[in-house]
Amino acid sequence: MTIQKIMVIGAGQMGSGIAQVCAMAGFEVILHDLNEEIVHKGISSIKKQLQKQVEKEKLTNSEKEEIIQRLNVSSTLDDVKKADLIIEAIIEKMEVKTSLFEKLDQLASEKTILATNTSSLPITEIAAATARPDRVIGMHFMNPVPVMKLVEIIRGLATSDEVYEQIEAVTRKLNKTPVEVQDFPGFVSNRILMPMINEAIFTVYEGVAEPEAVDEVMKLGMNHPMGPLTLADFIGLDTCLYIMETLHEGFGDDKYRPCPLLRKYVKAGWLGRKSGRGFYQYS
Ligand SMILES: CC(=O)CC(=O)SCCNC(=O)CCNC(=O)[C@H](O)C(C)(C)COP(=O)(O)OP(=O)(O)OC[C@H]1O[C@@H](n2cnc3c(N)ncnc32)[C@H](O)[C@@H]1OP(=O)(O)O
Ligand SMILES: NC(=O)C1=CN([C@@H]2O[C@H](COP(=O)(O)OP(=O)(O)OC[C@H]3O[C@@H](n4cnc5c(N)ncnc54)[C@H](OP(=O)(O)O)[C@@H]3O)[C@@H](O)[C@H]2O)C=CC1
Repeated sequence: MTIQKIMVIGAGQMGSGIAQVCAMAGFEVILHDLNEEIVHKGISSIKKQLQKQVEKEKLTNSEKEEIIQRLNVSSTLDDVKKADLIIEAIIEKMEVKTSLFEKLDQLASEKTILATNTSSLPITEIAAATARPDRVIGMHFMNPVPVMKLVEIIRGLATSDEVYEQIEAVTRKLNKTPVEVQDFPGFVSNRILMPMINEAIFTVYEGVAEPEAVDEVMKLGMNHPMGPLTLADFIGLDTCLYIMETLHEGFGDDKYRPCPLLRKYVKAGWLGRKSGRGFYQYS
């Protein structure tokens, strides 16, 4: 099967970025979210990104228009019938993902590959919600998607070699570098990154330093492009908390306990950049 049409489910920051790079690589794209308003917001942020590239002379105006032509909006899950590959990028909650995958399995053609952009949840468990675990795979993009080169590819226990190879080929077509990792909580990226972010939050919680100081130390001292608290706000504090909970539960080790301050911020609705407030204020 040749993959031509990709449906992206979830038009938040990751879903919009994934839809953008897929359309830029020549795929026909359908972008879906529960809420049509969010899809239109996603499309307008993609258009802004493309316009910036035109201004920087990295794209011509006509290339930009062709990319936009390849982007279609959807507010009905029935559209999965048209897709060869589905990339799910909704909230990082197992019960929400498995309920969606059950529906996708019923609606999509039997050849369609179901990929998830989960940042930490077990692929095998998501796959087990379907009757096609051999055609389910993890395709973990990094944020911001148009900029970051990595895609972690995670096989579930039953993922077929054919599906792995197709996803590796799509990743290369997107001009990204695939890295294969095994299905363990947080994979490689978030098993290493998120405990560092959580520890940075503990240093604020314990009064060791202000957020600005923690970020300066890691930027100037370790040459990180963003300090860990700026990065946490950028990723989304809800997503950071869900990832820490997955690590904590998955390994049963208290070294992964989420910092109480992280929980408090999420309960307050301080989700970082996307809600306007996190460790810093935006607007
Ligand atoms: C949680 C998970 O499951 C996994 C994850 O994704 S963890 C998060 C991984 N990501 C990171 O660690 C990002 C760390 N930060 C960085 O690498 C950099 O700060 C950054 C790339 C985001 C911005 O880089 P910068 O040099 O500070 O800023 P800037 O010069 O404005 O941007 C560099 C380029 O990125 C582009 N860019 C920046 N932010 C962007 C965004 N949100 N969307 C698209 N493009 C963006 C800019 O347009 C610019 O492009 P050109 O080179 O074409 O001009
Ligand atoms: N943020 C990051 O840096 C990274 C995140 N990821 C992963 O990507 C996924 C999405 O994260 P991100 O884009 O940051 O999150 P966002 O909160 O920005 O976007 C999630 C979107 O999914 C929508 N949504 C929720 N449930 C459903 C559903 N059942 N059907 C359709 N759409 C739904 C949400 O709508 P509403 O707001 O109305 O609920 C929202 O628009 C998560 O699994 C996350 O772990 C992976 C790599 C990096």
